[in-house]
Amino acid sequence: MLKITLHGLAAERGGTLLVPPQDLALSAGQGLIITGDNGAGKSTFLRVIAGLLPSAAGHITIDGAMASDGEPATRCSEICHYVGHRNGMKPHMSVRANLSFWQKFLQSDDARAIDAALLALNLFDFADLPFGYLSAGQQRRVALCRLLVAPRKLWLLDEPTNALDAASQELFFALIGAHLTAGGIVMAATHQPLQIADARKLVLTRAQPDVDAFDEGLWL
Ligand SMILES: Nc1ncnc2c1ncn2[C@@H]1O[C@H](COP(=O)(O)OP(=O)(O)OP(=O)(O)O)[C@@H](O)[C@H]1O
Repeated sequence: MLKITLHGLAAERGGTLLVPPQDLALSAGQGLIITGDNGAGKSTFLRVIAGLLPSAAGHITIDGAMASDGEPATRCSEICHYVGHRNGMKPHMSVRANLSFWQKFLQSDDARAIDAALLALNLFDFADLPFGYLSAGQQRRVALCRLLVAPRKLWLLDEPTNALDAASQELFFALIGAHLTAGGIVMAATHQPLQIADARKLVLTRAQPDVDAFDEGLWL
């Protein structure tokens, strides 16, 4: 069974420790919601888990998941979708072409999965429009379609519901539920309430500024 374990995983930015060492294990079907003030390090921590930034300390182990080369996965990047703050789409390309790009990038080629993703997020009528023509909420839904165009066990989501209306949020929560029921894992950083059944919680606290440095005028 899939299990992802953070062993003393810590994150820093610019030499400042933002997230002290975290020990945490998530098994298939479990979700983690990361909250905390602006600047607390939620995005940074997700990016460390995704392998987009080096950790300040600690490491991650993965049990029960194969990478696309058929070998046991050792890094989250081999089994994850990472949907960050930004949507990661080209504005002049159509919605379908953008999703096709991501599907190839994720080493998948099931054309039906793109139609299914567009239907699931109520975007089928927008498939041939340039991404840049869509509203902010529609654009966010296209970004979330990435989760469905290629199967990945681990979803790493940064503010996934930004700009989504209530109906779209419900659609998205249902997709998360289905992913967990199918044995996936979700880790999400957010300021919004997320409906993830029995989710674990990680609350990050913002590092305090170095008051001595201010007193010494080092900020000038
Ligand atoms: N490249 C960088 N170099 C130095 N510091 C950075 C860099 N990128 C981000 N930071 C700082 O790291 C801290 C944490 O940023 P991060 O984006 O992880 O916070 P967050 O908890 O996701 O915040 P928010 O709720 O505003 O999205 C912030 O103080 C930010 O200014």
